[in-house]
Amino acid sequence: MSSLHAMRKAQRARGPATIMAIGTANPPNLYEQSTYPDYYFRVTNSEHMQELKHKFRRICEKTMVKRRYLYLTEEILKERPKLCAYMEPSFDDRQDIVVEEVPKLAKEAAAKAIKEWGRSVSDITHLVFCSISGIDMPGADYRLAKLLGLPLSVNRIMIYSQACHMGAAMLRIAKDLAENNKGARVLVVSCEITVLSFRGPDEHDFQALAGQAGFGDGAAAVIVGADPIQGVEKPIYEIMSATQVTVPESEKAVGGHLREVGLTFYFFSQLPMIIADNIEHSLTEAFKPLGIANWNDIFWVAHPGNWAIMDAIERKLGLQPEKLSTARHVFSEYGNMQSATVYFVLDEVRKRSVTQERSTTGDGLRWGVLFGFGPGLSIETVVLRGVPR
Ligand SMILES: CC(C)(COP(=O)(O)OP(=O)(O)OC[C@H]1O[C@@H](n2cnc3c(N)ncnc32)[C@H](O)[C@@H]1OP(=O)(O)O)[C@@H](O)C(=O)NCCC(=O)NCCSC(=O)CC(=O)O
Repeated sequence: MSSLHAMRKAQRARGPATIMAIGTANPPNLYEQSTYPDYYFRVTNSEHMQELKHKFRRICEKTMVKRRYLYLTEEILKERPKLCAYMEPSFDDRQDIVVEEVPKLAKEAAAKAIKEWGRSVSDITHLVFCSISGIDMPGADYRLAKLLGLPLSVNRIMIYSQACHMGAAMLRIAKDLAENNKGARVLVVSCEITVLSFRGPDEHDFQALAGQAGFGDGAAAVIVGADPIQGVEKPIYEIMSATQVTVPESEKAVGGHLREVGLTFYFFSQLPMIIADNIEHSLTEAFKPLGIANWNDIFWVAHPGNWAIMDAIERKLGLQPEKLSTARHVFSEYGNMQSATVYFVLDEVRKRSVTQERSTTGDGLRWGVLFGFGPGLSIETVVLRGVPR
């Protein structure tokens, strides 16, 4: 029995999982929000709906997004006019694009993370990849592994058709993999391009229109591993705990359906309130072991969702404005890139900690939260420890 115990112990890491590198990437096409309504109504042949265009302009302004990167261009849309209709069967056209393009954009982000990490691709032992953009066999994980030249022994997990909370959820999965497999180095990748949900406007579908105003395209990658090799690997954050809670009776709060017409999107206008009302319980449970109950004492890496959600969280928890300022900055510069967004925020927090000469990678604080939410309603709470710089 004791040798079995020793064997199990030897299989596992000693220390907590750490985030060792972060990389991000966007498609090259940048769209300014101020001119997007003109572009969107022109390319979707909807110029005859001038009143709806004015409404869309007001919605775009309300989002507080300044600019977004999008894969789709006018040229691509001319070649695939079905994507410009409000609801035309167009799944094959959308799939043709995402099956090819998702792994490519993911590769850009992953290559940056691997470069920062400083070790060889052959040292990656696990790949965890999520995307809401498409579905295929073998999956985008297989294509990415080929593009990167990952070893054939890499253990792959592909998570399709989830949403914004997966950024945090994949850290939860990577933590378990890294801590339970000695020497594991987990490449975590998220890639979201809005090709499945792009569609023309319809005056009776406010939610689809709001989706066109707020979502952007981006990819991000992080490398997670425990027991860093001294002098080679430099942890940016330690992952102390990661949990998910599902809010009861809330599946209609936000979600979508994959149909012949692509991906449809819905959300409750009360979404900000539902999230704000349910966040504190998760925070309390997560930080109880650390004796922390003041949410201004921690650094914040939040999935922004939308502006009203951040306002509601800030109000409910009495947060100082700088706590969500990085989440707001990322949201205004890139829009909502679903599961990738929270990694962009993470990257900004560590970079800001350097430029502002803070003592730790977490705005000078020891403890922080990486917070995500998505369909379910699923709330993800990851407790991070900032490391001294
Ligand atoms: C569209 C919004 C900017 C609207 O913001 P506000 O509600 O604060 O603004 P507002 O009330 O002034 O409304 C702006 C305009 O929209 C109209 N409007 C608002 N709600 C409406 C409704 N239910 N039906 C029809 N019209 C509506 C208003 O009348 C107004 O038009 P008028 O001026 O004509 O009166 C916001 O809801 C938003 O950013 N939504 C983006 C999509 C979203 O919620 N994403 C959640 C991400 S969830 C996520 O991140 C997790 C995940 O996806 O997994």
